Amino acid sequence: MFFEFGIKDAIDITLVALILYYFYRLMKESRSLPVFMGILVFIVLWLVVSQVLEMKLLGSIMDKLVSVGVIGLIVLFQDDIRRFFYNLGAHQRVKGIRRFFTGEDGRKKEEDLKPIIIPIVMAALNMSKKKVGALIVMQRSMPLDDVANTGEMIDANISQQLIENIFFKNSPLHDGALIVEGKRLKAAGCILPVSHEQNIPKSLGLRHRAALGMSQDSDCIAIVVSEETGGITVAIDGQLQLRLTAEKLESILTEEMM
Ligand SMILES: Nc1ncnc2c1ncn2[C@@H]1O[C@H](COP(=O)(O)OP(=O)(O)OP(=O)(O)O)[C@@H](O)[C@H]1O
Repeated sequence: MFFEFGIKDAIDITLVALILYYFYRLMKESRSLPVFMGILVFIVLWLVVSQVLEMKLLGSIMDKLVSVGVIGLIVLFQDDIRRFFYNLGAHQRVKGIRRFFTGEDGRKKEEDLKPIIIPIVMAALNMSKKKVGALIVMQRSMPLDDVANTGEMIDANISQQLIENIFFKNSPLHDGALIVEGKRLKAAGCILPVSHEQNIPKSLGLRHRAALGMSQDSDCIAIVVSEETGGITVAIDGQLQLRLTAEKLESILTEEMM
């Protein structure tokens, strides 16, 4: 028996291969690769049992497991699935399409950003000189309400003094992260998701891991001032940029916030 193999089938196979590859990468990054391999083995077994060997009893048991298993997988991998859809939506091409339909230019003016960026950069510089540890998260398009709710709502104007005050050692809110939303300091003392990435320098502790984790889970910009070294670090899209000068920090924030 011959199959008719057309261009539609080629596209179909390519798409399935791409989806499988994407899931493989996602699982590898989240250290769930053995689970992914286990699922793959199960699917192959299921296809062999029910389609090739046509074993009715075993096939029907496996069919039931597959239908229940989908819900189990959604629960098990909710974070990874969320990240998958987030990455998809945040992709430059998808952003372009969104802008095309909404008519939004999407870019902010540099002058409008200065009152937000300058106090943050100045506070980071001062805290860096004094070796005061700090963790600041600047929200972009993805809301961070769930993270802000873990801390104390402050809803204040952005000011250099207030930021430095929050991270002052004896301040009750110095532990945790400060969330900045638009032109407001939204909440302080917030708990961020910690990254389990293995390829980051051993010298970096939980503060840096929390910044990295937050930047993997959302499109935020996370700024860290190290208590140990005074070094300024930025985490964006799961990437750390270490040992930044105030000028470099300002240029990164301006570029990224625009
Ligand atoms: N999940 C988290 N969310 C928010 N803040 C966190 C989280 N984990 C740790 N922190 C903050 O980081 C501080 C501990 O930092 P730690 O010394 O482990 O990190 P580090 O990356 O080595 O930074 P430093 O260079 O400043 O020492 C905590 O006191 C807390 O304020």
